[in-house]
Amino acid sequence: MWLFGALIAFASILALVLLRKRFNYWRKNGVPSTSPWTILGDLWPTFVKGRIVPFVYNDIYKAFPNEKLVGIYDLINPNLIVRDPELVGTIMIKDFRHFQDRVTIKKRRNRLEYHLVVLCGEQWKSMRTKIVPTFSANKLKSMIPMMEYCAQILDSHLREKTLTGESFDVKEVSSRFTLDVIGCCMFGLHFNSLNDPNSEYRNIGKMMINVRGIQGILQLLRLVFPKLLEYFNISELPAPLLPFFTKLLKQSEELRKHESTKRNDMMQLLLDIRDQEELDNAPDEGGISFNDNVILSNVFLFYLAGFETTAGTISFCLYELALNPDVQSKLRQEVRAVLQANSAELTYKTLKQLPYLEMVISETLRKYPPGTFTNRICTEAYKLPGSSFTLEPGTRLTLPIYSIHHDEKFYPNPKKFDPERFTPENIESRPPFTYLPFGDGPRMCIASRFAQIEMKLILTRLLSKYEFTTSPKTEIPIQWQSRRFQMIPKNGIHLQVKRLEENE
Ligand code: HEM
Repeated sequence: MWLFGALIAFASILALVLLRKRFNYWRKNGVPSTSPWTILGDLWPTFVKGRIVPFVYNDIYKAFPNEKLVGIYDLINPNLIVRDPELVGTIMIKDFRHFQDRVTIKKRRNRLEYHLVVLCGEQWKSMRTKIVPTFSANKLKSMIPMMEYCAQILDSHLREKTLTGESFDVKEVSSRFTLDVIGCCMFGLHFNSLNDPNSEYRNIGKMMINVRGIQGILQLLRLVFPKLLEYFNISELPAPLLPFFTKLLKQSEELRKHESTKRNDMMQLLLDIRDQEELDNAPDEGGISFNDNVILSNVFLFYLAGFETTAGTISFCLYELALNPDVQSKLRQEVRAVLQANSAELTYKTLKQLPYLEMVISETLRKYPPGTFTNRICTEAYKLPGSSFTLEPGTRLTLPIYSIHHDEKFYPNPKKFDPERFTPENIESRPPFTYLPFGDGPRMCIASRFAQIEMKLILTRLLSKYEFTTSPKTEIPIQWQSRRFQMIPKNGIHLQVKRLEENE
């Protein structure tokens, strides 16, 4: 018995010594750093108390107010939080070739993991070049009627809902709307999740967002310790996803076989690239060939990246407008004037004539950035400017979008919702790289213009006809789902919605 006890004591001391050695990495290299005690590293508040990851990073960001960089540990992985906007710009743009990749699984990818977010090096470059035309101005223009179609369904849905006079969850309604927009613009399919909330299409979305228990822990591990999942060949994705997206791809492809004219959606572009490559019979050396796995992965990615980001922003925006009625009425005046001047038609051009709406959306994305942080891996040894320290290849860096957006230095009183922060003069007065909702540089969000058009269009339509106010069910402040990377309201966003007369 005593031998067993001695062994346990010895193993514990050894583990502690190894951990201390590991947690000395940054200090040894002269980088200001934290000094965690357990194997959970700096992420212990997430695993133990459920605190969401961007808030944990923000606590550390605020604890080192005078530093450009802070060394931390995601579990036992050293990670650098980049606090200095100039350095953020250097990493994202100027010295991008040293920081091309994100933290990801590289070898044992599952069939849904051949997409832009996770691909590295030449494979990423080749795919980005092929997919960029999907979001050209012309393609976006042709998607506006599809967005309008979904906006009309949303309008009828809201009209019915407002008849009862009860408040409801605008987050849920926004998610169903943005899912339908992705369905139309991406796959060319009309899902009508707004009127069929229990459809498989909507349920898959819920499954991907409301991750609980072991799946949630696996998703956290995916980001902070991808090698562990890679080594044990574990997928953090719920099992029904692969068959669902395979079916979706088949359905969308089948539909096209019977049509005489070519569709103008994103799926068509992916299929065209695949068909052209097959015709040319020229494999993309070093790059990536558009086989069915690659198409499937991108279908999955556009679904995943495309609905919660925009749905969250739309509902946070409505929430802030309900809390700030003066901003809401000023915005209503602007959108009604533009609709009136353009016979109620919204085009690519008219959507650019809404400066106050742009300011309101920018402030929403500042306060609630859907991508709360992004990361890069150092791919070639890099000597940090102004320091004697050289980053080794494989070092991970976090670009803390939420923290920069909530830094008093750049945004005084950061909790206040104030669209005036985004007048041209105020934008000009801030240092570059202090506003990063879509990231920046060659790896920035590929669909930022698509997302902005969609959000502007639906907010214009909604605000011209509806008034949003708080109700006893509105949670102030919003509570967040625990152990997440993003800010996801735990209990939805309940608002009172009233249909207005034209002159009201
Ligand atoms: C409000 C809406 C959105 C926000 C705020 C947002 C934000 C972001 C951010 C912060 C990144 C990381 C950028 C970086 O690392 O520098 C990103 C990447 C990406 N986003 Fe978005 N996104 C939005 C909507 C969308 C939509 C609608 C789609 C697709 C339909 C999309 C597709 C992507 C893709 C493919 C990438 C990876 C790009 C690459 O690595 O080359 N996003 N997004």
